[in-house]
Order: sequence, then C-alpha cells, then structure tokens
Amino acid sequence: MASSNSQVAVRDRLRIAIQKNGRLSQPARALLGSCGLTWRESPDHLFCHGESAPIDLLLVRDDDIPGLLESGLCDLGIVGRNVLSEYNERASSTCGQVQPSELRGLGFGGCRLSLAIPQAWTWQGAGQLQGKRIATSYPGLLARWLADAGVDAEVVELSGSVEIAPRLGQADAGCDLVSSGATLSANQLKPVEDILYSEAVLAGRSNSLPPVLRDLADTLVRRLDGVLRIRDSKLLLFQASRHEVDAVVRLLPDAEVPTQYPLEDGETLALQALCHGAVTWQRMEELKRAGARGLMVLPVERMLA
Ligand SMILES: Nc1ncnc2c1ncn2[C@@H]1O[C@H](COP(=O)(O)OP(=O)(O)OP(=O)(O)O)[C@@H](O)[C@H]1O
Ligand SMILES: O=P(O)(O)OC[C@H]1O[C@H](OP(=O)(O)OP(=O)(O)O)[C@H](O)[C@@H]1O
Ligand SMILES: [Mg+2]
Repeated sequence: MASSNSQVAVRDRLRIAIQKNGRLSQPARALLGSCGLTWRESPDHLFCHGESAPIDLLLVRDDDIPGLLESGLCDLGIVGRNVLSEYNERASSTCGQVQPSELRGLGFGGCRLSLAIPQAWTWQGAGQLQGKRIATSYPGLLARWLADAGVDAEVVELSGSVEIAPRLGQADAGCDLVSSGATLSANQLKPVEDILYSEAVLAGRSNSLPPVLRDLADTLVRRLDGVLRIRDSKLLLFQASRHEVDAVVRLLPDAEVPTQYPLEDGETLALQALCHGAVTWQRMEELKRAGARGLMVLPVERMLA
C-alpha cells in the first residue's frame, strides 16, 4: 500500500480499524464501547464518525488492517495476532516502512495456528515433513517455522478451506487455525505442532503518530488498560477481627493489598479488596471459615490507574 504520511499530518481525528463482519467484529465494538466510545451508526457504511470523542471507526476485512496501519491511513486496529504476525513476516522479507506492532493482547478470539497431519500418520517430528507439500493461508509463518526446523517442504498457499487439501490430494499436510479441533477431525487430520498462539490484539505504529493523535491514542489505551484490568475483577467488602485478618488475606493471593478501616469497637476491621480472580461461592465459604464476616462481592464498572 502506498505511503500517505501527508494524510496523517493533516488529520486531527484518530482512526481505529476493526473487522467489518466476522468473529472479531462484535467483541471489538463492545470493547471500544466499554472505553466510552460511541459512533454515529451507519450499518451499511464502512466509516463511523465518532460522537463521544474524535475517534472514528473503519470497518474493513481483517486482512487489510495491518496494511492500513503501515500506510498511516489508520492509527490503531483490532486484529488477530495471526494476521498481524503473518503480515509482518511477509513484510520483513520485502522491507519498507514502520511495521505495525502489537500494543495489547485483548483476551478474545483465542486460537492456535497449528500444523496438522493425516490421522493415519504417526508423528515423528518436523523431519517427517521433508519434501512434503503443506497447505496453508499463512505461508510466511509456516515458512519461518520450517526454516527454523531445518525442513525443506513445499508451501501450498490457499486462501481458505485448508483442511480439505490433504483429502483432495492437493497437499500432504495442512497448517491452519484451530480452536475446538472439530474442523481438523472432520477432515481426518490431527494437530501435531502449534506454530503460534493467537488472540485479538490492539495493533498500531508505536511512536509514529503526530502529537494530537498520539494523545488520543494514549487516552484510549489507558482506558483500555482499565477495562482489561477489571474485566474479571470484583470488589470484595467484608469485616474481620484484627487477629483473623492475616488468615483471610492469605486466601486472597489474586487480590490487591486490601484497604482497612478500624471500626469503633477497636477490635474489628472493615476491609475492601480488589480481587482479580473468580470469587466463587466455595471461595466465599472458605473466607468465612477463616474469619471474614458480612462478605459482599461487587462488580467493578470502571477503573483509571
Ligand atoms: N475457530 C476460531 N476460533 C477462535 N478464533 C478464531 C477462529 N478462527 C479464527 N479466529 C480468529 O478470528 C479472526 C477472524 O476470523 P474470521 O473467520 O472472522 O476471519 P475472515 O474470514 O478472514 O474475515 P474477513 O472477512 O474479515 O477477512 C481470525 O483471524 C483469528 O484471529
Ligand atoms: O477448531 P475449530 O473450532 O473447528 O475452528 C477452526 C476453523 O475455524 C476457522 O474457520 P472458520 O469457521 O472461521 O471458516 P473460514 O476459515 O472459512 O472463515 C479456521 O480457519 C478453521 O477452519
Ligand atoms: Mg480475513
């Protein structure tokens, strides 16, 4: 994609690209929404004007996001690590501008890029692939893995339905995304090596934005950090006698240091702790046995560090 740094210089609104239709579309929108962003809705359009902040949304094919970032037409993007890594793997062999990099893992869209062989084969290691044909939509990442393993194999590039290639005789093995493994087993394949662990990531060109856009991007990333940090967090409120507090706090290794207030009797403390792990009924009962009283578990809506 051609360079367009001049367009970056004149823009004063941040642009963030997300997938238009697909697995990452809704979770990406929801995540940005929980950062306080709203847009003028236009379901059939590819550009949504930001209302709550000068941050506009671009709705595109996920494969196009790294290129939009590299060209400067877009400032941030939400895309699978698999797509970003493949783009950078290919770009590194051609050289060019500042490549987009991963700024944050976002905790959804989890899957693996795995090498899969016919179920009838017994896996004996990478050497078994010497001289074989491997179908994939990720030729850059696969070629890198093969080179690292010292294996000379033919990479057969397909844009989709990779799992059917061995059945059709188009390839001997495949390399594709795996989540439940159902698609592989439906095609009589089995995963033998994981090449990449992927999830949706926030991507951008760090340190290359003009000041106005960088301030907007920094604000958004700070909000995002707050949202990600509390996503599975709960606020625990309880009381405990002074001599039992240590025993209760030992049961909260995933909590931040609790805030403590002495009550009037001088013996009881009121405590509040931000807990980052699951607070199940069983866990509450253990806390109660250790001396916690009046336990309350509250959702955390927002947090700004
Ligand atoms: N089975 C899966 N389970 C979980 N996440 C997946 C799975 N398959 C893909 N993903 C993740 O979701 C991303 C988007 O997948 P999707 O199938 O919607 O992409 P696509 O068909 O390439 O869409 P587009 O039309 O935008 O090009 C993938 O790049 C990957 O990061
Ligand atoms: O391990 P599983 O849970 O079966 O998931 C893996 C499948 O999911 C993705 O395909 P998708 O369903 O998105 O179809 P597409 O590649 O044609 O878009 C991926 O390309 C695999 O084929
Ligand atoms: Mg795609």
